[in-house]
Amino acid sequence: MKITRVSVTPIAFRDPPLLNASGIHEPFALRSIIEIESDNGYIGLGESYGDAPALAIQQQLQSQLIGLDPFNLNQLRVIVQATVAANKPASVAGAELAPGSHASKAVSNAYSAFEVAFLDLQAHYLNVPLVDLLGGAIRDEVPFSAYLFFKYAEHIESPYKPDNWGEALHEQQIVAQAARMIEAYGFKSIKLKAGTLPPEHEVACIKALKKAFPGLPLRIDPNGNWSLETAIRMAELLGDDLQYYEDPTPGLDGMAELHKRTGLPLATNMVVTDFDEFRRSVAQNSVQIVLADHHYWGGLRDTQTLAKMCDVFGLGVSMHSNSHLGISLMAMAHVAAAVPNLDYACDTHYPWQEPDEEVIKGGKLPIVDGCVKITRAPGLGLELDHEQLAKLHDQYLTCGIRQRDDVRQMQRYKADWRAVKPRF
Ligand SMILES: O=C([O-])C(=O)C[C@H](O)[C@@H](O)C(=O)[O-]
Ligand SMILES: [Mg+2]
Repeated sequence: MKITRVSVTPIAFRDPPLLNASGIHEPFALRSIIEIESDNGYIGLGESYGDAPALAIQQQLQSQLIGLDPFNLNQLRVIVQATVAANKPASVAGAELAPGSHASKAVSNAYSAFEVAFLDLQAHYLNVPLVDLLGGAIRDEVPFSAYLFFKYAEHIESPYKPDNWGEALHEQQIVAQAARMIEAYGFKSIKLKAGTLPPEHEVACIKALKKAFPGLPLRIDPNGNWSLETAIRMAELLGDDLQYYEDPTPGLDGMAELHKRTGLPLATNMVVTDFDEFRRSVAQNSVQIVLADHHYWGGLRDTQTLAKMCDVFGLGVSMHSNSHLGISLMAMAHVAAAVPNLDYACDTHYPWQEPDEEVIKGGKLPIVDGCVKITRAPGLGLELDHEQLAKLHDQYLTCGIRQRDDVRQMQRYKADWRAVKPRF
């Protein structure tokens, strides 16, 4: 079998004005959709970062993969390494919230984008679900959590009509957001993106969520925007309210000290983003839970390796996300289904994306009782909707955004906004 066609299509989809430690989401999020085809007519799909530097590498790989056997992932890796080495990709602004778009992750990020498509094609050829190529499903329903954000009602200068989630800045609005998300998707745990409003207010929102949803595990994620002192102070207020405390304070040292001082389980997608940081984290007990993300951990199989390493060193595994569509959601679900020690519901931004902006046939994937179901359909079980792909590609061409930059976007609201970290 040989690969005869590779297409890499950048797309843009509407994204709400969600607040985070860096600033605010821009009106459009970027992704790249990958489609490969073999000489015997099988198709494989992938989805990854659509920011300019990541996209440039993916586009350079396109022609180099023609003629490759889609089972030869080692050869794919060699080609990716050589291409990245020849290019010295630039870093992306705001990269810390999307670690995979950082230059140092260029190999694992590009390899992952194509690895998923190669595995999808292989699984179609073998007529098995992709998870079978990862050793088989431990579970066929993968739990995700309700991912809450503080948000404005609409984007500055109203580039399109406001989303129907409304403003969420106050406790009651956050509780209402959670209620709506839980009602629609059946989530059984809640994550609050924090690090954006005064910490006491964000903690008060956790308390309000605890009261409104007794028994549901809660997480708060200030994206390293709290100083060690603030994180300790908030830990005292939070007591045992949290399932885990995600990236409250920056750095491996800060997290190690915080754990020593509070004993709280700390999770991260910021201080452990590769195996070198993993090693250093284990040495000083910086974190107790690692949030995996195949997009920057080097694909589905390397994510399994990460999970195995977590098992060896007694760490928990959960899963991180950035704004994404259904191909990524399904890839996340398939690898999560194959990780025995995934003891926490995964993150997903999927509910924040609009129902008419999906690139797979049938529209948005269902999340039922908080779970994505893995079926016995071959591969990821998805088919591209080329009309939708063309529509979102046109939107990419006209939206004017080429690299995610939440700081720059916030400066459009507040001209003197600076990316100081930690802010609180
Ligand atoms: O868990 C996280 O840190 C994230 O999901 C990072 C994201 O970029 C999030 O902060 C966002 O979308 O604003
Ligand atoms: Mg996080």
